[in-house]
Amino acid sequence: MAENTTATSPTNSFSQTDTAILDALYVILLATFGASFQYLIWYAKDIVERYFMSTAEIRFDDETFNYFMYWMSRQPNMSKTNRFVAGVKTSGYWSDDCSDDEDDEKGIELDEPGCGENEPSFEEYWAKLTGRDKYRTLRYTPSEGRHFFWYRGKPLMLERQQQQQSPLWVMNNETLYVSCIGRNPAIIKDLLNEAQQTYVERDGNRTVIYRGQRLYTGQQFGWYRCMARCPRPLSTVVLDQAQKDEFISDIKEYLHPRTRRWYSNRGIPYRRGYLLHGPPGTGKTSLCFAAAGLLSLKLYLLNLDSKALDEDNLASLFHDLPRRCIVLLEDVDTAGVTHTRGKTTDSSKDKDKPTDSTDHTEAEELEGKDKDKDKKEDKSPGITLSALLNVIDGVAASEGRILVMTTNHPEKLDAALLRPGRVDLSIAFGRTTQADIEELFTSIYTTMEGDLPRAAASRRLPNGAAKHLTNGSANHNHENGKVEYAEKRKQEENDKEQKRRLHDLRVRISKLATDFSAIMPNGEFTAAEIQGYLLNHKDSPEAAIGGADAWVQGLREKKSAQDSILA
Ligand SMILES: Nc1ncnc2c1ncn2[C@@H]1O[C@H](COP(=O)(O)OP(=O)(O)OP(=O)(O)O)[C@@H](O)[C@H]1O
Repeated sequence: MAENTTATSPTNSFSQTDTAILDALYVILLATFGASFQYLIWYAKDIVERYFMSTAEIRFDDETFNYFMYWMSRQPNMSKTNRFVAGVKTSGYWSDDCSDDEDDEKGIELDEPGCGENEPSFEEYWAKLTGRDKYRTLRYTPSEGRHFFWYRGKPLMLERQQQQQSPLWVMNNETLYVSCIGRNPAIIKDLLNEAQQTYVERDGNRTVIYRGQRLYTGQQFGWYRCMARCPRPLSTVVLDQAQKDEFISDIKEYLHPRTRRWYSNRGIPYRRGYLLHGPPGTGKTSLCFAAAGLLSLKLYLLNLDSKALDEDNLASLFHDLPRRCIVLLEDVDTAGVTHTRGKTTDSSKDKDKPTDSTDHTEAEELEGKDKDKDKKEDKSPGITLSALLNVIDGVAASEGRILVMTTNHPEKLDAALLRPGRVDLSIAFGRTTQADIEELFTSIYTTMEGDLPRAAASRRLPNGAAKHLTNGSANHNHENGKVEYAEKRKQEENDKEQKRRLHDLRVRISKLATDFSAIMPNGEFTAAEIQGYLLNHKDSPEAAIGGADAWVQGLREKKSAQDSILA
């Protein structure tokens, strides 16, 4: 027995080891097979994608991303997927949250409140509006991963992929891939063109504003669309007509194709710069915005005071500008581009010592602002003057754009920044004169076309009645014709009456404007201040005139109190 045991023991142990080796071999074989299989699948997929499919990559920091997301959120087919992102925003925080669009899209037209019999009261109107606004339209877009959809009868694939290296808090840093079968990507290009068209058409004639910024620390600066606003008519900007004309005709001349050729033939860099300077609230930004609207140009805003903005980012922002646009650098004096700032501030304090009471208020007001600004500047390195000069007209500076700089302190700017080629036209904005005040008053109280309540106007039209009548018997055609004629006459009389009333109103407002401007001091207040006061009495020009004296006194007292605090 004992012999038997000793004879079988080595054999057993050998077979156990053998089994273990065999098991290990199986595992290795299985793993190798698995890996090879995986590799084969990957390889096959790569071959298919490379040779039998076309793919467009859409990056998050490009506007095409917005086009596509917007288009996608408007596709009923896209919401059929069982994995989707539900949201009330179109795409993400970079896109403008334009509630006007939503109003249009909901297709619900609310009657505006008015005094007519059938018009709702303000309370009724407001209850309906706010009730509706509580329910913002939910939009559905396919979530991260792969999705298949049909476009113009062809199957396409969309892949949403989150960028791995982006920080956790950057929710939307993703890349989109749109693929189609075959090596011809025409269908994808058609889709992207349609997406762009849908997105751009939504803007209509609105002025689109972009802001130079970055979305998270470490990211490069880029231009992000921040809003699209209705254009501001140039006539609503109160400024000497000659100055307005000069500004607009200069820009038009610059944008003319012959000017471009003229510049290029002579080897002159094709750029144009403007400096709008004057106290705060005198209309510098408004003029720039009105010009952008008038010429259908996009507006690119950049705050040079941003701590994070460095020379490289500034250069890349200017490099990314489209050919035709307006770049607005507001308050250039607040950035690190002022020369020998400390010295200038001190010397300007002495040099600009006020000689009369009006100047005194202004100088001290500005001085107060300087203190705050200087505190900020101490902390921030800002953009240097040489960096700014480089992007404006360095060798690698972009061409074709219109640069507008605004400042409250032109005297603080370095002469190098102001030389022709960098600033080709300067426009000084001042406090309101008697004529400006009249213009402001008139623009606030005069009735403009858009002021007429739409609902009331449509109700006045005889269409409803005509529709009702034509629904009757054909034998009544003659009678109907008579009624239509009478309605037409009535409408013409109404129009005449309305025109006469409008004319009377204009005459009355013009007279009141003269009365108002006679009360207001010349060159003491800014347009923003006067506009603010008039808005408080927007329904009663007489009340505005009645309270003008008291308001002037009140504002003077308030300003001198502020001055003494700042002193
Ligand atoms: N000349 C003007 N004509 C019409 N409106 C004006 C004028 N100046 C100021 N306003 C009104 O005052 C407000 C502020 O104007 P705006 O921003 O254009 O002033 P600004 O000179 O750019 O001020 P800041 O120097 O502080 O940037 C706007 O609502 C604008 O309608």
